[in-house]
Amino acid sequence: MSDGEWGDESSSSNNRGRGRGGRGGGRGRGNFNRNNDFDSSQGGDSWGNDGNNGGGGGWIDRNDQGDGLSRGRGRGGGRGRGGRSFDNNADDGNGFGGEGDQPPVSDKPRPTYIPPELDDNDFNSVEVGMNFDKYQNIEVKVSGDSVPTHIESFKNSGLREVLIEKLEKCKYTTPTPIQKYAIPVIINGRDIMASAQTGSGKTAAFVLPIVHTLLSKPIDLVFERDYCEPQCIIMSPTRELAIQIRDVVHKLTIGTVIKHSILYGGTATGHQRNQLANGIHIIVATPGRLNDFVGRGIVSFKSIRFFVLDEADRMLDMGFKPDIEKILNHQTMVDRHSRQTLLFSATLADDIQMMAKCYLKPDYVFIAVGEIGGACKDVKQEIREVTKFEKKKELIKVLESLGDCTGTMVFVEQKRNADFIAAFLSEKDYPTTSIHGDREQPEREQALRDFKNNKMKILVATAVAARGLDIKGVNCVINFDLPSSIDEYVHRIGRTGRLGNSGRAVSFYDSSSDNSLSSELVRILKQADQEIPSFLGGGGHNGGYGGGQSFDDVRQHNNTDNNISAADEDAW
Ligand SMILES: Nc1ncnc2c1ncn2[C@@H]1O[C@H](COP(=O)(O)OP(=O)(O)OP(=O)(O)O)[C@@H](O)[C@H]1O
Repeated sequence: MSDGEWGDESSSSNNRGRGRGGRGGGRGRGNFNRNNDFDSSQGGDSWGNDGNNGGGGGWIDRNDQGDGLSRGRGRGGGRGRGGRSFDNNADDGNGFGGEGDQPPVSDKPRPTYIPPELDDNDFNSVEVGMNFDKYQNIEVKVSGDSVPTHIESFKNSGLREVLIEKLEKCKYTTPTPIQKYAIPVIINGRDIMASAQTGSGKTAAFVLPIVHTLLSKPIDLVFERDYCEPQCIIMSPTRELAIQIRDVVHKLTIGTVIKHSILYGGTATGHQRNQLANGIHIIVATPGRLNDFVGRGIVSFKSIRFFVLDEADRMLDMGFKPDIEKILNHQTMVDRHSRQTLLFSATLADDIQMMAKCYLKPDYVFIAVGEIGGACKDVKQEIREVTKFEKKKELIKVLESLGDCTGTMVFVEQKRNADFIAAFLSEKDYPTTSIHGDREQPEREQALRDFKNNKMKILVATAVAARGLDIKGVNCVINFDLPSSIDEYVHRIGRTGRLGNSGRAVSFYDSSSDNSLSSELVRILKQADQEIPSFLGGGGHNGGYGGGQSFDDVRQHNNTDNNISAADEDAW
């Protein structure tokens, strides 16, 4: 097959490949060792976590098909094309294997995992709960010049008919507040910084108007063999959230000309690369894997029309910031005036807003649904004072009190503790699985599937599952360990009580280690009208916003320190 044929594969009138002769020259990076699993504050995607950690979960999923799935389908051997020796299996640790002349620098096997095919008929998601109607009463603050008017219904939203049909299939009858405000803003070409509570439909709030725009104002796709110019990039801090966002994109684009793909670590790069071969409009990605594809010259940002940071505050914290800067400062990235930049999260502290605004056009629209960084009021929060020695006993007590513990997430801080607690619960005959960064990617995905379909009633997780995951039927979140940041607490407990459903969160507070969180916990409990235990010493707390939290758009603050010079801004 010639290069030109590769480029011409598209049959869509919209998708015109520009076949080009082979690009010679190797840009193999032989020494690209990345560490990480999204499990802590470290940023980056993982090229190197597979292969040596299997022991972590063997006891948990005795019937786990994860390994079988992945190893059985691994594709061996390289496929030399156009003078480049791409190894389909080449992945973590060694980058792509380059031209085959670079010896491996790691003993770790490269991931061969090819994720399962997408199911076109899976429109199953969290159903609207009885408190959904109360969403309409949540205060929404919008700032920015000439903000487009919000919509009241999907029917009158101006979204294309094909999308309205998809929404019906998804059983989305009424837009959530963030959707009412964000959809017209994005359709009208504006940038957005938006905060809305966990489980309130932020994903569709950006995916719908993006797909609408790509369909309404089509621009030819640019691609060729091993080269792709996506028109939209959606960034996620974790692989599982990336998969979930891709699933939403898939649901809303089935049968249209819009093509999407996903790039995330722990999977075979060859498979992902092949998916880009016919041109792609939307790439959902974790930062490390995207940067590696960009570094290889496979993905370029010349045609970017939308750049989205989901969980924007997480993407801009110390862990991921360098990766995001690398993307936004990349030589091929269009300037911010030539793209729409969309930032979403449930938590957007002032300092993050200050940093984030440099990425946006100065006239971006700021939307805050409810209190920024506030916990969802549909989650009944309980804080119990428990020493670390009593935690296991207390965990069993909580599970016993639940009766049926189906749909329980238990959060811990340490990866090894996740295995330890999952083993402990399994021994007590609670069907339990775990997800954390030391598990191989197929195991992680299998663990989530087992939890979603109730094969496993309990999921023990580290921070890797704290943000964004939308799992039907999560009834209770237990913080076996409290996280070190209050925003992380808000995200964790937001895995339950989604979309107007009631949820419950029980957190173990160990006064010897969790003191630093006490005043923030009091603030969050007060904001959500929850009972404040006396050991938190919160009686006299005024509940005011501290810790970098804000009710407002930072542009409205009078503090001159907040003013970033035009020169600084242009640096982005
Ligand atoms: N208008 C709607 N009507 C009914 N269901 C909806 C609507 N919008 C979104 N949903 C569903 O609501 C659930 C939560 O949506 P989503 O995961 O986008 O929330 P989120 O605000 O991004 O949460 P988080 O802050 O935890 O990431 C999903 O199951 C989604 O399918």
